[in-house]
Amino acid sequence: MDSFVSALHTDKYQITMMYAHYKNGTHQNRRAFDLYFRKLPFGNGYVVFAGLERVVRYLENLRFREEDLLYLQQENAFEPEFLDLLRSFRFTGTLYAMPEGTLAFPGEPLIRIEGNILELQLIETALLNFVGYQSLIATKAARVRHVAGNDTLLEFGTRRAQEMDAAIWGTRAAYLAGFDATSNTLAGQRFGIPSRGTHAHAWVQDFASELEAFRAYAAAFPDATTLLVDTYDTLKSGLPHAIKVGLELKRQGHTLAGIRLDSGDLAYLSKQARMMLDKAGLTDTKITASSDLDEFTILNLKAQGAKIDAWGVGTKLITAFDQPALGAVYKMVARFEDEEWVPTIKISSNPAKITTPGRKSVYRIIDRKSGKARGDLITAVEEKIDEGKPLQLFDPEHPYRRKKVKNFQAIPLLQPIFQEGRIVYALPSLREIREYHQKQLALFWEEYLRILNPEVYPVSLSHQLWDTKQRLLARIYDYIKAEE
Ligand SMILES: Nc1ncnc2c1ncn2[C@@H]1O[C@H](COP(=O)(O)OP(=O)(O)OP(=O)(O)O)[C@@H](O)[C@H]1O
Ligand SMILES: O=P(O)(O)OC[C@H]1O[C@H](OP(=O)(O)OP(=O)(O)O)[C@H](O)[C@@H]1O
Ligand SMILES: O=C(O)c1cccnc1
Repeated sequence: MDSFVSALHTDKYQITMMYAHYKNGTHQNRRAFDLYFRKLPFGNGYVVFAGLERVVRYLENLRFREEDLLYLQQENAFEPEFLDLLRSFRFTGTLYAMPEGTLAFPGEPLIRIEGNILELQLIETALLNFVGYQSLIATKAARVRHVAGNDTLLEFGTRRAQEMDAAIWGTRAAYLAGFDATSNTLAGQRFGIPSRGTHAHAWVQDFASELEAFRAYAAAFPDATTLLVDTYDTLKSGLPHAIKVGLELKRQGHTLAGIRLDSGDLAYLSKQARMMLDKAGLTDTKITASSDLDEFTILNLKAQGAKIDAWGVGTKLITAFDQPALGAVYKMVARFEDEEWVPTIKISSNPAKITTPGRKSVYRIIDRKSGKARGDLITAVEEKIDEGKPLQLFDPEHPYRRKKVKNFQAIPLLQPIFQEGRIVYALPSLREIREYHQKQLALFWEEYLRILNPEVYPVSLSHQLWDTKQRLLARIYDYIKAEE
């Protein structure tokens, strides 16, 4: 698979910071960063983490080629020794991540990464780029799946996507979060996603009559034809012609696979279409709908009793139409000094933007009786959870809101992916990721999963982390006061 990503796929300030670190003699300093998001998109109750495979391939292949170095040399007055350093650049860091398909929540590290600052600065932009987009599309797709129940979901967005990479990786994200197939054949080839499709209006327009067009298509694919019935008049022309061809196929021992509705009142038309098809004995012919669909229109159409078996969803999925960015961030959380990790904090006037210091683990606390998640707990890496003792969870924004959990299992969410540059993780297949995602969903009560006004899932900080955060905050405020 072509997964090369240029080392120059970054922001210029990463390169200039790398140079300044080199000049300062600090480029080998060991640091830790967290990648996380602060706010849930689409008013959803969770995010579906995606993008890890792309991150892994990128880090494995990360090199500066001679033309990259030449470009940097032409653009900047960098010392040749710095360019030599880049020439031998390899990713040598340690990376932990949630598996793709994991349900994630604000403030939780999706990725924790440790390594020298030179490498960690370079990769920030690409990691945010991959994870932000793919997680956003996976989350949107999960919302569509939630309302579609067991109906077939087809990803149709490539023509409206923000260019090729977005189409390909967005399709993969949609598939891992529950779509059944895609119209994009390149994504089909690269990722083994089933590819599916119908035909366009142009096919019908190309013939002297709609009937002739339908017959010709059915002749080419007698067992896999879905006829688009709205080119001229859905009920007066498209359906009668489709039924005629369907009956001809039936006489030849084949089945008309489906019809597709692409305009008009999809509820009314699908009910009429179902009646007409059934009356003709074409009960196995499925109805596909497309036309600016998203989770809200699908939910509404189902509430209207629409007889639609498969939904083609394009623009609004692949462009994350109602929220085009996840707003993920990548923040330094610890410095390695005098043989130990020292937590670091970033202050903001907006309390939500104050970082949580230190290297962290994330646990999903599962109630052993119900098998459902009670909440997540973020701890310092060195903390151990004793499942034999009651665990106190509290809301870090409202610490007085607390609950005690007993008889639980604590599942660590961050898995080792790279150890000092060496990959230690067997990337799961896309099918395994899909299955894992479904199992993740099954851990949550429906209140957290509904698409409108879901309950806020509790994410707690350990006492140790909370104390560290308060201590660092106090220290910084004292320092600022002393400077005044
Ligand atoms: N019964 C329905 N209830 C709610 N929304 C519907 C219903 N039927 C269709 N829609 C949605 O309404 C919108 C209709 O879009 P619009 O009127 O622009 O075009 P259209 O009917 O698809 O025709 P064309 O594509 O030719 O412009 C689409 O988003 C479609 O999904
Ligand atoms: O509406 P979306 O969710 O993006 O789904 C994909 C759309 O792409 C095709 O339209 P086409 O490019 O033929 O244009 P159209 O809007 O005129 O149907 C298809 O007929 C769908 O309408
Ligand atoms: O196969 C289809 O029907 C299709 C594919 C892409 C976009 N719209 C429709």
